[in-house]
Amino acid sequence: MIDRLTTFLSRLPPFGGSVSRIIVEENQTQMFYRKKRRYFWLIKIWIIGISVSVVTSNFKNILPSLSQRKIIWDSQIFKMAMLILFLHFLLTILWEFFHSHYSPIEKWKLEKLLRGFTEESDLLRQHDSTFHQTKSVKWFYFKVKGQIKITLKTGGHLSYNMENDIPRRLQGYLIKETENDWIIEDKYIDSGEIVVIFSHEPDERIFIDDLSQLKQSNEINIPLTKKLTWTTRQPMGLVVGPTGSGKTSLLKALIVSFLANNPKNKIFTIDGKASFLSIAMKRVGKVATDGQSALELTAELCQVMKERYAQINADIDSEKDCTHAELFKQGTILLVADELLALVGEMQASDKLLKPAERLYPQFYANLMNLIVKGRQSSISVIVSGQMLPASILPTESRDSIGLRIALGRLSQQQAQEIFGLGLKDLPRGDYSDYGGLIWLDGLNWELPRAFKSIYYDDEKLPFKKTLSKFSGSQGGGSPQA
Ligand SMILES: Nc1ncnc2c1ncn2[C@@H]1O[C@H](COP(=O)(O)OP(=O)(O)OP(=O)(O)O)[C@@H](O)[C@H]1O
Repeated sequence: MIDRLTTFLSRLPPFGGSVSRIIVEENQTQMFYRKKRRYFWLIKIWIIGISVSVVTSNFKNILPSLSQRKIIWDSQIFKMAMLILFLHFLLTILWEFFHSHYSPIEKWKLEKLLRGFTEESDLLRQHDSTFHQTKSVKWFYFKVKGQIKITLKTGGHLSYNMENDIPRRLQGYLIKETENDWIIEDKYIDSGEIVVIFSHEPDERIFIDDLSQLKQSNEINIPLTKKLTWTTRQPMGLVVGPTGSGKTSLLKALIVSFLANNPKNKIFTIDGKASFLSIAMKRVGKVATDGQSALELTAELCQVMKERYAQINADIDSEKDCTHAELFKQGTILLVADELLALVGEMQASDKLLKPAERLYPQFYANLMNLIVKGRQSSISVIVSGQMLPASILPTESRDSIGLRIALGRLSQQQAQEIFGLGLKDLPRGDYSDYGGLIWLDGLNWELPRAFKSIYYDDEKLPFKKTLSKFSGSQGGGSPQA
């Protein structure tokens, strides 16, 4: 009884982030029958109550009515009762409307929807073959900052497959019943508890056309879409896509955003094709376009990484597990390695003429892996980009350290496996038109990569080279410091 009362009260506040609860233990027909009986009893009580009140209040009018041979009666109580009946009727209609599928109050609407879903997907009877019947399920839901978190406590009776399928089914049901967008932002299943976080707003691409809009931040903090942000949680990145898919434009957007983040941030570039990027990037930092200079650049960064680690670990008693940027506020260093395949091809060809100890590629490879695997705490990030990145260039072990992975354009089976470690048929459908693709961000509890629309970089309003020159004027470029 107390449980029922508290769950009822939890659903009363129409707004705010308080958690509402529903216990579903009967189906809609049973509920309808119970409601009908309740209304029937209420009407019965009302009729008896009003009759008794009218008769008692008019008792004194019986004799005058008889003597004057006309009905004299006091209609005050009757009018009052009709008014109460009317108000009750109005409130009932409003209550039903605000708890229906058409309700403008989402929290109230959800009550009906979740009950409907429980019944439509037969949750009260779907069960593991060893159990005969699930007696009840509990729903918890709350809405905060445009997101709706819905938790289903199944009581552990649902089969494993059914539990896994609930988020998809619930999404389908909500879309069917409300005709709104219901986007699954996150979901997880944990010991008899299924949590799905929905929003109604599809993610949207962002535009970069004005430096003043860009974020400032001590560590990496770069919006990728309206909802997704590249942060220090995923310091290493991978951008892959065929010619014309928009890799360079995305790199431009990331580079400009990175420089805008913090005037102390520094960028170093390796461009295997010595293309536009290498020429532009000379304005803000060192650029390598051949094997020897790429090796020197990575060696220099490995040295900086070593020095930064020495600084971080100088206080041996410190309990803090912070990044260099957090501790020393000297900014982040970003290494952009574009078209690695071309560079590695060239290095391997010239290596054939050298003695094993002098070969460039093994040393370059060791440096790059070192930076990718150990760079995070020393606030050194790496973004690798190219049309293809076979395992010979970027081995599978290092890919596990790459928390930001973006594939632009349509993927082949092999690329799907290389970039996301999944088969093509297991990936969600991306919208590949208009510089779109798929994205994976580590540390966000995602089960699968998501559809992604690349940042739109407006070259006319923000010419890349000119913009870099502005940054170099304010920062000075130059060598990285520990
Ligand atoms: N995110 C974007 N914002 C604005 N324009 C874009 C974007 N992506 C692609 N474009 C347009 O498409 C053209 C090709 O894109 P881009 O050069 O970035 O592709 P790419 O994948 O780097 O190609 P390649 O491998 O041949 O260098 C650009 O010149 C630009 O006009």
